[in-house]
Amino acid sequence: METPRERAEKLREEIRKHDYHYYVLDQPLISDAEYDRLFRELVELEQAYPDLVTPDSPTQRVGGEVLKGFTPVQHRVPLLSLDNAFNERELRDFNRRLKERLGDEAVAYVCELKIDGVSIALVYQDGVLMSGATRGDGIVGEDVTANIRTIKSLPLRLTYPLPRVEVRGEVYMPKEAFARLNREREDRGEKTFANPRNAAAGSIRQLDPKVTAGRTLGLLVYDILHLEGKEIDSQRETLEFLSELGFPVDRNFRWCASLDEVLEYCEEWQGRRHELPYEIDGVVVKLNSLPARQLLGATAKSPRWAIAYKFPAEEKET
Ligand SMILES: NC(=O)c1cc2c(N)ncc(C(N)=O)c2s1
Repeated sequence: METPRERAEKLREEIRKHDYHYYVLDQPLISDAEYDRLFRELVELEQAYPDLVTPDSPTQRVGGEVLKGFTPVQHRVPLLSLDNAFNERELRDFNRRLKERLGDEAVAYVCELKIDGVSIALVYQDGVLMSGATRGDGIVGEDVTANIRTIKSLPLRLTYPLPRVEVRGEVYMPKEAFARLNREREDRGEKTFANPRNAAAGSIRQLDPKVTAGRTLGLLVYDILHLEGKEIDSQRETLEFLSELGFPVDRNFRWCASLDEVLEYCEEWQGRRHELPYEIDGVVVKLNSLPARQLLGATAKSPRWAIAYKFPAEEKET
């Protein structure tokens, strides 16, 4: 016979698995009714035995406290911004500068969609979410932990208890949710948001996490800022590992053997951006090899080993 603690742990693991399949893979394994039954059993068990509650329990996503303000957070690793390229010539200049510095050893890239959202840094210790902070000025951001915990695709516990890992991702509001939110605000005579990025920023900078919980937000993780307990050599490996840890990762990334392949990717996705459920404003082109990135380093503002190719602004629908 299971003890209440064993039952609670089993329910948490089960619900975590279903959250991953539903919110990250978009492939639910059970019906909503069955999921709700599991969730309700855990809520009732934790109410009967309050000392069983753990911070990573799926029942603890929406805190009750309304903040007075946001605590500043100093990022251990500065969250740099990206230099921009607006056309093929500027991408070719980037490629040439990189090859000059690296010598002609194989320079491969990984291209990733540039999500039009809000950058955040997430810290996990022993596999458990410790904090989430906005980028801020890149050095100091705002502690928005209570709000990002409400994002269902954000894991409160990773699949392995790595001693410490810090990752960077983008919080975004899907296009559909953005349109629905603005319709509701218009019906209430409230100001509407200009675009999904502003709506996402406004939603994670709420002082009341229950308001954030009422907004549909997504998360896509794309960089490891700090890692203990594992060696990784490339961006491709980074993205695969982030996925293994249970993070939502945009699967549209592509390893490119040459700049020509990078240009093909940029052209393809400039034409396909409407297919996506979220807005993108370009492509991030990153040197794949992490050791080679070390050779290049970063300026005070941005890395030398990556660049953002920005799509031309879309004509607004009138
Ligand atoms: N400012 C930055 O460094 C980045 C910003 C973004 C963004 N908005 N979306 C995706 C990525 C990515 N896949 O790397 C990056 S990287």
